[in-house]
Amino acid sequence: MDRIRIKGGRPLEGRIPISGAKNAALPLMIASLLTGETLELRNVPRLADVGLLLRILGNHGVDHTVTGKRPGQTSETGQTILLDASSVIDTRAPYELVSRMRASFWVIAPLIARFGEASVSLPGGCAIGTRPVDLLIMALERLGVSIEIESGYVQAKAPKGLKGAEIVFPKVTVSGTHVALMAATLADGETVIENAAREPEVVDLADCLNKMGARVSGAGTSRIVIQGVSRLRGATHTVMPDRIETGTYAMAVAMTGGDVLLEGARPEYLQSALDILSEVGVDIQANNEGIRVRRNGAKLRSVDVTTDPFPGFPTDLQAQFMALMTRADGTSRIRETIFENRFMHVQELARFGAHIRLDGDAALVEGVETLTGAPVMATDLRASVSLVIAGLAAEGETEIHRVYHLDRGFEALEAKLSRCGAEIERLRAA
Ligand SMILES: CC(=O)N[C@H]1[C@@H](OP(=O)(O)OP(=O)(O)OC[C@H]2O[C@@H](n3ccc(=O)[nH]c3=O)[C@H](O)[C@@H]2O)O[C@H](CO)[C@@H](O)[C@@H]1O
Ligand SMILES: C=C(OP(=O)(O)O)C(=O)O
Repeated sequence: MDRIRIKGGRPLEGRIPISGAKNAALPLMIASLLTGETLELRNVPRLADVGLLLRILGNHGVDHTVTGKRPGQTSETGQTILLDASSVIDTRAPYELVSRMRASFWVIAPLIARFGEASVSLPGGCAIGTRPVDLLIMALERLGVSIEIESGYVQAKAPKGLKGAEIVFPKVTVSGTHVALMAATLADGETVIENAAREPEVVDLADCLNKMGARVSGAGTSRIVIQGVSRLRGATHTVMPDRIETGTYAMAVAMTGGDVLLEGARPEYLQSALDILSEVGVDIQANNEGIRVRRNGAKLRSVDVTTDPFPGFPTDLQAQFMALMTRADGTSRIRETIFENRFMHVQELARFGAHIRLDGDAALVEGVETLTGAPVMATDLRASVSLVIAGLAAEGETEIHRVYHLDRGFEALEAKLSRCGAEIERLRAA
């Protein structure tokens, strides 16, 4: 298995191009199943999750073409993928594929909406909590889908098509909102989603669906209204920039010091995290090229954080922020409210000499003067990048094992960081 080796202690200086968002690209690719015409997606990041989803879609009979680079694109700033679901032959999504990536379960929505049946294995994904799919099933049932769970598969049937309904989510769920939204586009009549997720990735999906002929309004608010249509057509859509990648590199610069322009980043997608970074003592300036992040040698201040659905502080930046707080002045209390088991990075950060104590759903991080490089193990996607952030600031050498987690969600990580002066390299498995 590949490893990543980092020699810490160098400030980051330069420019980092922000890739298309993994968490927007995945539902957009899945939405291609809603139409028999071609969906052209631009700025799709080159990531393991994208490759796996192409295989899953291919298994249903979706053809895809990856086109060459566009002018101005570098090898780490996106690809264009044409998806053609005109000849879907299989509405079954097997365990072998779905168990490897959580979002692949969402194919259930376009399959049931367009073909009236689907059989999808219960999902797997990052080990950050139990992550049930009860709310996704509730939403589909509200739309008239009959569901049975047999031998680990969700068997969905709606031979007469879907019927618009009111769907009230008892808690905010991104996956539930994506699934309800996609399914409702082809339902008969009006669907109202109450307490919908307001994440920018939901808005990106709704924008693309509208280009495909759907009638969705209110995305980005907690009430989304969908007027069902009988069919959707092909469209061209550009994937939004990745707000989690943006926040991750902003925290890396905060950690090492330096001056980096995050090219193409959009501040409105992560304002709560940028506000926290300002409180910590980082200089953040948005301009028409992106977001410039600077920190001189001044000590980082410790700040308390609680994760929340958008527009709150994202859970997907919690581990990275914890890495940053390991070197702040004082103690920071970081509370995780979205996933019950998202503290796997704590024991790995301790290997660098960090002082972190768990207290229920919170971690108390007492800043230390120096971190020391160590061998560490990536446990999930965002946890693994928190180890990269710690390694960049640690004295000496760090080696990160199980980097396949990183490859799920960070395009060209080593190239982007080393161009800004980091000493980071991938040691390929023999
Ligand atoms: C591919 C993708 O976009 N993944 C993101 C998505 O995950 P995902 O869409 O899986 O996260 P959700 O917003 O659905 O989950 C939020 C909470 O609701 C719970 N829940 C969810 C569905 C359900 O049927 N029942 C239930 O109880 C979950 O266990 C969790 O505690 O949003 C999360 C929250 O911003 C992010 O951390 C993930 O990176
Ligand atoms: C948790 C994540 O992904 P997934 O929902 O696919 O597990 C993530 O992107 O941080």
